[in-house]
Amino acid sequence: MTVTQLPLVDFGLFLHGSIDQREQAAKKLVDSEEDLPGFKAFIEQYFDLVQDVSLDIMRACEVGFGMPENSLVDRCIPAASELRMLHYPPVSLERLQTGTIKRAWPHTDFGIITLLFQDSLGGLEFEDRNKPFTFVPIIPSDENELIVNTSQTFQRWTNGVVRAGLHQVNVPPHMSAITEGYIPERYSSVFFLKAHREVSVGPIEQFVTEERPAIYPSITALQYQQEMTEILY
Ligand SMILES: O=C(O)CCC(=O)C(=O)O
Ligand SMILES: [Fe+2]
Repeated sequence: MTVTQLPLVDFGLFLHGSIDQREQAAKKLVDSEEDLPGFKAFIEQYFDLVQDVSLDIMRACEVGFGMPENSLVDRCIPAASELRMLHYPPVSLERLQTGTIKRAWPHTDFGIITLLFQDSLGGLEFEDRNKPFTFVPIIPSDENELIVNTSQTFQRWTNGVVRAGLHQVNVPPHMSAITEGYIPERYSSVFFLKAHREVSVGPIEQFVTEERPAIYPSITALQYQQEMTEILY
């Protein structure tokens, strides 16, 4: 397997780390052959593997939508995807109960799809679309379980036909009745499949009809990424 592009590795403390701290931590890990021999090679191989898996999912979506072969896949090459390795430090339940902090607030991701592994603690929750703003925990059953989440670019390409999944990271379900003490640290690995930077993230022709006119503008993936990064960070 060839390494085509150096992945972005965000190894920051999700709750307390500033953007600078996160970037420094990521750089340190990427450069740290001495401290963590083999880590960089492992991460690059892992990046290529999840990129390949996500392109297979794109191929399946092309078949599902009756789209010409490679019409989605070609929009993802060369890869502009991102890999994020997250560490959530232990956090006190009292602090969480104030309602001012959360492990991750409800959001949708802005790539095409997200491939996510969570550890055995759990905490990831998705919105139940039948009951807006109520969330259903994704109970970890197996550390090898891959969670696939649709994201904003897919919603835009399909002109709103496929909707991005709203999700958050909350107190793990088995601890929800506990009011004192700490919830343990948590790790997750999150891969965001992103479109090639020059590709439009506006609706693909097939999803635009007279009854369903384009509801999103045709801007490039790079412009969209920059807009979203400014809003979020
Ligand atoms: O840590 C998780 O399970 C979710 C992280 C997440 O939603 C994100 O990084 O966008
Ligand atoms: Fe997310």
